[in-house]
Amino acid sequence: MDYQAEYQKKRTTAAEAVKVVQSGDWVDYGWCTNHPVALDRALAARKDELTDVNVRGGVTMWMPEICKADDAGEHFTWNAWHMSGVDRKIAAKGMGYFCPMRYSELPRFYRENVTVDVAMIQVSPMDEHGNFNYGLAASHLSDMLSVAKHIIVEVNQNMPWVNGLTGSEINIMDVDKIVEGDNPPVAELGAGGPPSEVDQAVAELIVPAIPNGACLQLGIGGMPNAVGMMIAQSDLRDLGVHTEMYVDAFVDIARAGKITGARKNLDKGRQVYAFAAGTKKLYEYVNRNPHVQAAPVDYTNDVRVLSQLDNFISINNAIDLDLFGQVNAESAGLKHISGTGGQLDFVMGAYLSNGGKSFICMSSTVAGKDGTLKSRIIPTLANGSIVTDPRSTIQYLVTEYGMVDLKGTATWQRAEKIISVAHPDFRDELIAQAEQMKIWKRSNKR
Ligand SMILES: CC(=O)SCCNC(=O)CCNC(=O)[C@H](O)C(C)(C)COP(=O)(O)OP(=O)(O)OC[C@H]1O[C@@H](n2cnc3c(N)ncnc32)[C@H](O)[C@@H]1OP(=O)(O)O
Ligand SMILES: CCCC(=O)O
Repeated sequence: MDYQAEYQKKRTTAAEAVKVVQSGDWVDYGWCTNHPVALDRALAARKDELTDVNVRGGVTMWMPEICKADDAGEHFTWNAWHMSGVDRKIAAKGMGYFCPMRYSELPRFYRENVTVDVAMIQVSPMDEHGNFNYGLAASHLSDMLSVAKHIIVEVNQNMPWVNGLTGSEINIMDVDKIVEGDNPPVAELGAGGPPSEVDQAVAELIVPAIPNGACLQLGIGGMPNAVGMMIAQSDLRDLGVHTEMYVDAFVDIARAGKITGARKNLDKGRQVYAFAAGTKKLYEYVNRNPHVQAAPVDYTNDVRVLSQLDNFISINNAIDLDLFGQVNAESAGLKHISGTGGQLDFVMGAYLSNGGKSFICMSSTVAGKDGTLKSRIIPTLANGSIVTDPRSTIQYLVTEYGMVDLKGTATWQRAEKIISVAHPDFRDELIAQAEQMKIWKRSNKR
């Protein structure tokens, strides 16, 4: 096969390529750093010819052009598998919606449940075998493309080329059109600055509970990344990585010489992840790095896989938590913030692993819009808040005031443990509420 001849045959402009989109179509932008740029711009330029076009994406790193016009929502609907700050802005505009999912199930949704009329994603340049690498995400992209009626790839020379266990590239023979974009820098997700005092206090509780040889997962958000940075400065050694999202902290831990992957029961020596987002440091590190492997999310997040990895350590963040131990990591009442993502799978998977532990960590308080402090530990979740992890699944809860293991506890015991790590200013009120809820015993704290 003469791949170069095939390339020239399929190469076209963004404006030509997006002509395939019709009113009523479902269009997929892929995920996170794979969202198209030139193709998005060209699709936005066709706005007035189109109505009822549904576009799917998620963990959106920049405002899509199709969402910018004042009347954009009359032409396009944005559907996010996981919401970032940008997705929240699109939702606030009235044209964006969240699609609930356990991220591990997403490839199957494509195989069984959803229609893809047109898929358009950024990829790295074609190699000598005719393959375009998905770059920073294996995730669900192979399954998404396998059902797409029409596939357009947008080549970006800045997209890293990442080794994959499987599901990390598409061959030119399966592509309909190729567009060479303007090669924008790959969007960066800031690492969130140095750890705060609260982050440090939380990390000081978690890090000693991690054994040498542990296999790590760090969740999305500032605090897990900060804990990861503290792991990089710890005495831990021989660590492994099996995670959904690869973030800057893993690069710090690896560069500190702490990751060998030698004790991993699966994919020994390899750092395995579903998608990556971080800074240039991360993008340079993963590029053609044989120690790093992208893999489909129905592998990375599958509890059956996690259960085979000994000493699996999962560290995730939450919005708030109630006295029953229900974890909300995705909304503030009716305001949708992020998504379940992989959190529930990792909480359950870590518990199934020999020696595994799952940590839900959060600051004990958060400042409201008016600056007043409110407790993240609350009697019951707010009306409309989502239960990301049912109370039956949570293991360790960590705030800057302590770490408690909630497994095996009666309602009164867990209320006592949960309140013991709440901010001291809120404990009396929480106890009063627990009494009213009939989950407090005299033998507790007063
Ligand atoms: C990635 C893996 O490997 S899989 C497992 C990990 N996946 C998950 O844990 C999924 C769910 N978790 C998450 O999405 C994140 O960890 C979060 C949302 C809980 C925290 O992420 P962060 O980026 O640190 O959150 P941050 O503090 O910036 O807050 C995000 C938004 O929520 C709002 N928020 C946070 N806490 C609260 C609260 N208690 N009440 C009201 N709003 C809140 C913030 O104001 C902010 O809103 P805005 O940007 O629209 O103003
Ligand atoms: C899906 C994005 C990251 C997460 O699991 O929360």
